[in-house]
Amino acid sequence: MTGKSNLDLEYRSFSLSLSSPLETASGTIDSRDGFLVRLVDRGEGVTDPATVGYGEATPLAGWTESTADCEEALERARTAFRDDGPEAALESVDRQVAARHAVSLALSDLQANREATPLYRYLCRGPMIGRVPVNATVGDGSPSETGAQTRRAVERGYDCCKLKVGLRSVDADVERLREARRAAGSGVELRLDANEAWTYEEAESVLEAAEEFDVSILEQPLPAGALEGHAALRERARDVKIALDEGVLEHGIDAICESGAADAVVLKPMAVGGIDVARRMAAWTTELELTPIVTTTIDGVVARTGAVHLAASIPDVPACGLATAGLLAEDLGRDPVLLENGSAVVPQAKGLGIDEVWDK
Ligand SMILES: O=C(O)CCC(=O)c1ccccc1C(=O)O
Ligand SMILES: [Mg+2]
Repeated sequence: MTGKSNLDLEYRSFSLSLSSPLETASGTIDSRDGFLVRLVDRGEGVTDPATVGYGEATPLAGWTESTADCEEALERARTAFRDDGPEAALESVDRQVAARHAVSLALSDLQANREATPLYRYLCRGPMIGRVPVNATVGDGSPSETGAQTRRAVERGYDCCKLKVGLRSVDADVERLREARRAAGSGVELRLDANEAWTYEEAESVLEAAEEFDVSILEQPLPAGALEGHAALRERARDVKIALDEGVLEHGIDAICESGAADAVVLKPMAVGGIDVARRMAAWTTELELTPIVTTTIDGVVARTGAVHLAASIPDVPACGLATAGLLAEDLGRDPVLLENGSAVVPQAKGLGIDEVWDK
């Protein structure tokens, strides 16, 4: 798709509050503000749904550009799209990852709609995929709250829970882990995500406890810069795998692979500039024998559903951080993704499978 088009890129702002704030070691998330984007035939209102594409830009401090920079970028994209077409629009937001995410998602949704193909099949041209495994996300809380939240997740069918850690002392987090394991029983996968909170010594002592409580993955225990530190931790680990998240944005996949700093990498479409970019990274990750994990940044339904399609396009993807709809108190529209028994049911309608978000 190059050159002028008959399409208009439009955007409007939104603000979604969380049902209860998500406490992480890099800050509390209590609301998600961003921009809904759509590509639509110029002229009178929405007619043929095959010619609409939706995107979402939901900036998050520390992970993407600011909301103001995102809005400026979308305005640039709107003009570039009108004057020079889709490629120019993408180029105009090349360094604003959330804005680029929105524009590229809207283009992919539109194209998949035109081909009457679900977005994930448009991405991978692969087989039909019914479900992708997902993890429950358990924010910071007291040991008993953590146990109770884990129990609720397991009762709802999740067999993988990711605990946010690193806001309390190491001893307190180990106590939370003990309660989570007690609540979950032995068959449930537990992961920890410290969002860069620890020193090497702290991470080492949590690693010991993580081995004891059969944690599968320790995500970003050290600051993003600490490739060597993560490599050293990974050498000490027996069964626990090391995943990098913030580190992926700082170093890229190649440097992580070369330094031996991780077994798995977290790919957040909103933070890397779109599901197209994330998909290329996932393919390269697999090529380098690292494991890709897809997560949202606690997004609205459009970006979340895009992330579900991305995960569905990755062969044998492990449990992904896509079960974040429940953290929001409100949403942009009807959710086409059913969460059932620890899986996201992948929409099989054309495109994202989203309609009626604009006028809501
Ligand atoms: O992975 C999940 O379970 C949910 C997503 C999540 O944890 C997250 C959400 C917003 C910002 C950062 C992160 C993170 O993985 O560190
Ligand atoms: Mg993380």
